[in-house]
This record gives sequence, structure tokens and C-alpha cells, in this order.
Amino acid sequence: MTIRNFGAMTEIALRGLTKKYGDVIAVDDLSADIRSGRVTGFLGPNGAGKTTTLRMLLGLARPTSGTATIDGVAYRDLSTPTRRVGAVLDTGVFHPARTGRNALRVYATAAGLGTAGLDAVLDTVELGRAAGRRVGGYSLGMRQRLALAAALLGEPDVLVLDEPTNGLDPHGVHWLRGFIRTYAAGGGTVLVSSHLLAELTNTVDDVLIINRGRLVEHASLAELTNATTSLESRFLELTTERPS
Ligand SMILES: Nc1ncnc2c1ncn2[C@@H]1O[C@H](COP(=O)(O)OP(=O)(O)OP(=O)(O)O)[C@@H](O)[C@H]1O
Repeated sequence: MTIRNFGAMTEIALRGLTKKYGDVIAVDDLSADIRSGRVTGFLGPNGAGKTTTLRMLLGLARPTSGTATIDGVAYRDLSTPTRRVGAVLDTGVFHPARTGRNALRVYATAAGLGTAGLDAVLDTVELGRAAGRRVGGYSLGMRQRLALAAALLGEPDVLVLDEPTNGLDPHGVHWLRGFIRTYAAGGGTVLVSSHLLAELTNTVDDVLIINRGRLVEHASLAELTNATTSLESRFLELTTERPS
């Protein structure tokens, strides 16, 4: 893959972002700036509010209060959102009876993106040889790659990935890490949620940790960890509930 230089820097800004579902406060007054040219790991225990935050950022859930913006503009208000932001939230969106290539073509057309770059994107995610097979026969890792291909079609400058290593084999994890690093090196903004702390240590520049919907840490990995403190030990320290 060639390193793209995105030119203008794109930042994600969360400001007082809050989402309530009845009595449940899924995301609670979350504020953070996610910087361009860097990979930001988004961490938190099960149910901490990560997916809800990403869904609000992508205009899929309406905040109860607060804002999530990309260069100051909410996703819904971007003129061509799929050319600004590529997202992998759900790998089950492609019709199982379609081939990978056809599924991607349908997506590209629906999203108003051209289909010219389709084969190049399939090659980028290393699905070229499997592109003629039906999605129903894909492994979870292959569906992750197809979802990433869809996210990349619009050549966005922001990537939002929810648990992207889910189902990937070690080769796939290694490949994805290289891909993400290259993407950020070209000036792209990457926000990636994961439970795999050891893997994130090799991938991210910055770390955003939430617990029960609230921000508990936002720092560079270098600030957070040292010879005696691992990301895992810091994460556990910040997110383990103590009996009151
Ligand atoms: N549509 C919904 N209706 C009601 N409650 C919801 C809804 N979506 C999320 N929640 C609740 O909001 C909280 C945060 O959920 P969310 O899925 O954002 O967490 P998460 O950090 O992504 O978790 P995980 O790591 O398990 O994927 C949870 O208590 C969840 O039950």
C-alpha cells in the first residue's frame, strides 16, 4: 500500500458526550480530542460505553447531550461522510449469498462511491483471491477484512474501528497493525477499540480509557507505561471496581 498524505489534519472532538438509555448512563460527559497522524486506542471493560461512543460519533445514535465532531462537523452534517470517515463497527452487514466483490460493489453504489477502486481495495486487505467467493463462506477474519475494504473505499482520512482484530489470525493481526501504522504515518486519524491490551501496546500512540461511561485516562502510551507499569496493569488499576 502506498502511504497517503492526507494534507489537512483531521481531528475528532468529543465534548460532554452523553448517552442515556432509560436509567442506564452508557456514556457520561465524555470529552477528548483524538489527534490526527496518530493511532488512538479506545479501551474499557465490557459495557463501558465504547460502542455507544463510536455509534454517536458515526451518527448512528443520537447523543442525549454533548457533541462528537470531525473537524468541528457532526458526521451527519458532513457533505460526503464516507469520503471523510471509514468505519468498521459490524461485520455482519454483507449479504451472505453475494460474493465479496459483489457485496462491496453494492455497498459502494449505495454509499455513492465509485466502484473503480474496488479491486485495489480488495488487494489492500488481501482478499483479492477470495473476492469471487460467497460472503456466507467467509471466516470471521475474512469478514473483518471485507468490512475494512468497505471502510477504505472512500479513501477517508479518519478510520474508526471497533474490535477490528476480532477473528483475525496472528498473520492478520500483524498485517492490520502494519496497515494502521502506515495509515497514521500518512496523517490519517485512527480510533480503534480493542480488548487485546498486549496487541494495542504494539499499535497505538495514545490511549483513551473509559469506565462506566466516564473518561478515566487519556494519555500517550509512553506517558502511561514504563519499565514497571504495563498497559494491562494500568488498565486494571483504573477500571477495577473496589468494594466501598
Ligand atoms: N440500545 C441500547 N439500549 C439499552 N441499553 C444499551 C443500548 N446500547 C448499549 N446499552 C447499554 O449501554 C452500556 C454501554 O454499552 P456499550 O455496548 O457501549 O459498551 P462497550 O464498552 O462497547 O462494551 P463491550 O466491550 O462489551 O462491547 C451497557 O450498559 C449497555 O447495556
